[in-house]
Amino acid sequence: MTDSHTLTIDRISKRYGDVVALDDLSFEVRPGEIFGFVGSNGAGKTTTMRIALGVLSADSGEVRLGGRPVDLDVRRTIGYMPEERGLYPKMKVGAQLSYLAELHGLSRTEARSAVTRWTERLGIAERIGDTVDSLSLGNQQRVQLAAALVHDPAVLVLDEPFSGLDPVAVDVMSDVLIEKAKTGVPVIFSSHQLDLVQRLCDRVGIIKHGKMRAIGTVDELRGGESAQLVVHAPGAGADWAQHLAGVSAVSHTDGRTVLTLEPGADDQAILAAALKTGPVHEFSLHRPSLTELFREVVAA
Ligand SMILES: Nc1ncnc2c1ncn2[C@@H]1O[C@H](COP(=O)(O)OP(=O)(O)OP(=O)(O)O)[C@@H](O)[C@H]1O
Repeated sequence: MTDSHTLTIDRISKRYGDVVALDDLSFEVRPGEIFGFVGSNGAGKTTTMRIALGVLSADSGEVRLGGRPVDLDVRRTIGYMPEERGLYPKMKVGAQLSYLAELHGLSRTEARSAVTRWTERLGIAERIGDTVDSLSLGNQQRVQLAAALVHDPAVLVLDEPFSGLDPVAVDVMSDVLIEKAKTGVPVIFSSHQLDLVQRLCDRVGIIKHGKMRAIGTVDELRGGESAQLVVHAPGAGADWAQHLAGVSAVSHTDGRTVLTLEPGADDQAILAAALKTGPVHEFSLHRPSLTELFREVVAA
């Protein structure tokens, strides 16, 4: 797959009456990347994903896949998992998935083999003859993911695919997303499980009030943040670190020093300085987690 499969959200805006759901929002999901789309409740994630799929129209702006505006043909190449889930409760799992695969253009034989492959992969093969509403919510969600995958989509757009899953199902879902991304498919999913997003995603976008407030790898998002270094050197005096290069603040209690580092500070030089004072029992760098970055962006 080539760059022609980039998903481009280009300056989309959407209002519901007086509510501005999306405000000139732009970003890209590149081929082969897993993009985590995060934001508070009501920030605009579902609205963006619905517009990306073409089930909701934007007031202005455009969504393109591989440079091509999302029309009916392009829509058939998108694997979508809606937040509200969209399965027929009384239809059997296998029949439903085959039907959806055929709707997306697969022959009956292709559809059957795709259904077998994905239900096995997602651990629901033995439920193929059961109606959807007889399954637990987590298993319904696995069926929903199978529905997004059976037609071998060129892009995956998943609205909160991990919510309500047990840890084993989270692992299965994660593996499938990684596997699909490795084949060059752009994958975007929304989630409030930020530890999972941090672990899984190549890049993350934080949306607030319909605008993208921060975007990049977790390391890039940390770029503007100062790291903190905790040093436990019981023999050190209170002022051992006062004049070290790259240190912007120091607090010292009972031999334990917390240093705030400027970007690019040389932590090894600081370790050498600490060792000059005697033994060092702890030397640990604390970098903000995605959850901490998220809180800062949302509070700003
Ligand atoms: N059909 C609708 N009619 C009116 N307002 C709507 C409608 N759908 C969404 N909104 C509003 O648009 C804004 C964005 O909602 P959206 O569902 O896209 O947010 P979200 O980020 O997906 O939230 P959550 O994390 O809670 O799922 C919110 O203020 C919401 O109340």
